[in-house]
Amino acid sequence: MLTTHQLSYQYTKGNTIAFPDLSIVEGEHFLILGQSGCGKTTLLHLLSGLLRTQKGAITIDGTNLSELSSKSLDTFRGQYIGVIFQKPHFVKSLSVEEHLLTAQYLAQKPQDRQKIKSLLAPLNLLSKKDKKISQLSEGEKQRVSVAMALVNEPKLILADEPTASLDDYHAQEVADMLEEYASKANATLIIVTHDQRLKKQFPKYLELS
Ligand SMILES: Nc1ncnc2c1ncn2[C@@H]1O[C@H](COP(=O)(O)OP(=O)(O)OP(=O)(O)O)[C@@H](O)[C@H]1O
Repeated sequence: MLTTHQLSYQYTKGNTIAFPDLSIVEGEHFLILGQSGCGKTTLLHLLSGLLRTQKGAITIDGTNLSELSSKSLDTFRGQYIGVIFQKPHFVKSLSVEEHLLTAQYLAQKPQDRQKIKSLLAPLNLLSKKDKKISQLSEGEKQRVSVAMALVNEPKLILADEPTASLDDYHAQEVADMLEEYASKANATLIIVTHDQRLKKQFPKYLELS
């Protein structure tokens, strides 16, 4: 489903960050662990095409990301990939539901309020549906970003520290929700994190150094 080959990245004036080769099969749930600064977010941004590949190759479902134009890459991401960002971007004046409706609209999917409700309920956010983002706690915002990533039913979910800002209870809830969604949809799930709590739940993992 997803493979990388000799992938590395260098920010302007930065050191080259080299990544081990990945080979992740469809439907797999995979954890990539590593300390702060080792390159987890960089890897996730490369895998989602938000950063262009400089060296090496990333293939997702037979598509080599380097061969796509920027526009095709955006379309590819919209159709196949749900990204949960470490620092989600929201429009403070929009409600939770409006964010999800916008995500559906941008992916050219039907705006489906029922689907939104069914996503928000297990994330404990149904009562916050009409609240503006500025009225939510950090943990609630994190869970909204999970809902935004899942609302278009991606076949590949890439999550950057989805549990880092959450207490044990909510971290478990978000991890369970991601696994449950991925299992039901036979989606591939890749989580990058420094959160060692997740290790016990994900037998397949790789530690970056
Ligand atoms: N835009 C940038 N320009 C220059 N260097 C950067 C940039 N973004 C990240 N870096 C550097 O690249 C390295 C990897 O950063 P990255 O954010 O991928 O690490 P990380 O493992 O996700 O860290 P954290 O767990 O703290 O979020 C770090 O040394 C960081 O300082």
